Amino acid sequence: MLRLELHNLSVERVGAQGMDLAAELAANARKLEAARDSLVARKSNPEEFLGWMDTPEDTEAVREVLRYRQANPWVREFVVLGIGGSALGTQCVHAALGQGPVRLHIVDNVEPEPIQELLRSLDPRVSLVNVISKSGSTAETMAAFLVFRKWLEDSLGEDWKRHVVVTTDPARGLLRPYAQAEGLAAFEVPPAVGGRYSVTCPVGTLPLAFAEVDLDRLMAGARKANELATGPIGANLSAQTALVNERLAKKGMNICVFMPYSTRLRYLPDWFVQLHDESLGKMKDKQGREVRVGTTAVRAVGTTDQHAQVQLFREGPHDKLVTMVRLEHPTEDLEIPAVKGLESLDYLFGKSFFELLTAEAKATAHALAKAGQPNYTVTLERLDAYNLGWLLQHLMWQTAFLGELWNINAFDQPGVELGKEYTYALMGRKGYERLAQELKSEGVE
Ligand SMILES: O=P(O)(O)OC[C@H]1O[C@](O)(CO)[C@@H](O)[C@@H]1O
Repeated sequence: MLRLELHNLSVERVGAQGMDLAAELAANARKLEAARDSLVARKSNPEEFLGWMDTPEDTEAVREVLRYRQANPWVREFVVLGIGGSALGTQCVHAALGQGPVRLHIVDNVEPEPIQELLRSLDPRVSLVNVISKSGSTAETMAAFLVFRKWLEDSLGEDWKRHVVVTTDPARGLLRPYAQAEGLAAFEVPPAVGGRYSVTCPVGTLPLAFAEVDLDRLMAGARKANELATGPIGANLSAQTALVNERLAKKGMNICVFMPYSTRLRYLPDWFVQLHDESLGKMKDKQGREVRVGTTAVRAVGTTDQHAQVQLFREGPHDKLVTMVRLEHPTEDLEIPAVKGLESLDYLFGKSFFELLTAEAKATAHALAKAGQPNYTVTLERLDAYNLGWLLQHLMWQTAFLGELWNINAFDQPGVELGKEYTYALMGRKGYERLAQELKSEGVE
């Protein structure tokens, strides 16, 4: 059993059959320090893709986004065209903290019906389309851009240009030169920041500015995570949770359930799944030797999934580590009223929903631990921009630490590329004729 308080973000309890964190920390302190020092030392090398450590420090990038937001008060519908890291961070923070009159829409798939439905529901005169692609070439995003661009031009003529804003790499891909040629507003994804690590750069901050999220606090929280993650291991939450994940993976906990107790945080697991799986599911180590590492992140939301997945988590194979996220204080609570004739529910009368939510989280954590299912809880003081920025950045650090512990590159995704190439071949892209022939001979066309 362990309880480790670290200001308002803390790790509690790794269940019965789990591990003794204090002992493991003592035994692995040197390794974790080496991982931390190596990450920090490599930060200035753009090839290492560690630019996400610096984006929360870039207050000028935030000011630029806020100036653009202020210059466009006419926007009522904000449409994000992006996929994976170009959409998930925004979706997560927006669901948790978004407010105000501007409606956010995310197009991150190429299923025609929802796109048609969205287009029919939007008024182009008050719509701003933000095409987001680090590489500037992702087929799904580009296809959506071609459709939305035409839709804007068909109804607004030359004014369509005022309704498009591009977020992309400063040099790579076709979006940057296109934005320049057409005179479109454009923001930068810093070259050393990969998609799944990009929520604190304009990939996330631009849409979130329109959703009235307090960007200064979001960045301040992320900076707090930086401070802890680059500090001593005894107070280094990210190094510690990485170690828990690494140790338990070694004991066969190959599934990593990520379960916030919050509907407002319902998209946090989606963001985390991409961050964790794309970063850490790797066939080769840094030296190019075959290793095949990684644990599979699984989404869950408490309490909802107590009534769907917890049966398996408790009584199924103990091949999982469950990470819970819990809030210490509500933003707003709701009292449960007493009702005559329903006295058997009197244990609820006068209590609050937040009390019930907290009791459910604690009860589930303990029930899992009692069954020998390891789990720990990360608690946030409350759900606000500061704490969410802190949590997101902490999880990026946790991923980076795990990459170091597993000796793999946590910042590339070579496994995704072949599927992309096959898609290009199947869609008849120039230069992919031979691959198309090969696929045909393998029965795929
Ligand atoms: O921002 P881009 O370059 O369009 O990429 C979108 C997503 O596609 C991937 O390259 C592969 O799925 C992710 O890493 C990335 O977040």
